[in-house]
Amino acid sequence: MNGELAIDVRGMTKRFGDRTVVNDIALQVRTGEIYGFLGPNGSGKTTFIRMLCGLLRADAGSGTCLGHDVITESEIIKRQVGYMTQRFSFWEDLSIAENLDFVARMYDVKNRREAVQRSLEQLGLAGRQKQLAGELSGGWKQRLALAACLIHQPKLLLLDEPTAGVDPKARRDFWEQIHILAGEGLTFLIHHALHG
Ligand SMILES: Nc1ncnc2c1ncn2[C@@H]1O[C@H](COP(=O)(O)OP(=O)(O)OP(=O)(O)O)[C@@H](O)[C@H]1O
Repeated sequence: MNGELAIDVRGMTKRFGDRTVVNDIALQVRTGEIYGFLGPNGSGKTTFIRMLCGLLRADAGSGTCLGHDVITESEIIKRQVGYMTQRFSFWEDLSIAENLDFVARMYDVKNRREAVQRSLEQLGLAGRQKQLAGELSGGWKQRLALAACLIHQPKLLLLDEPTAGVDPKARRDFWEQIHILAGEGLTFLIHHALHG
């Protein structure tokens, strides 16, 4: 969006025992970019992303993620990352707003009421906030999952095969939403395995 680099790393390498799983990888991703990681199962995508986000220590490599050193400032980076898994789950008998409030508590968000409201509005959920999560269609559940990832105002979002098993209309709506958020300055890393 503004040309700044959200990710700027080089030489990233990770070994498990005598096996090199990530070998000398460089990556630059601009702020507001939606970047897709494609590769066969086991090719090292998760390992590389975990090193970027401060969840795993690299054996070699250097650079920055969100302006912070990936080796020495991993704690700061971690707090600015959000993660949406394929298998998100909610309290089905709690409302959308109650579920978001629960997530805000987990993240120890300071002004929870404001944070919940912001996430609801960001994802177009404000009109449905009292609806029970268990009554939502797949597409709306996914929206709620995205709202939950945004509650602590991350700058980088990791999405793991976000539209696997989602119907075409919900998939289109989802990507539209992702593009809107990217336009607001959020950076996305999309993790996608190439099956078969
Ligand atoms: N903590 C670990 N200890 C040992 N080996 C590991 C560890 N984490 C991952 N691996 C191995 O490293 C390789 C790369 O795994 P990784 O999960 O990064 O691949 P991936 O491309 O994300 O796969 P997928 O598409 O299935 O998610 C795999 O062979 C995996 O078994």
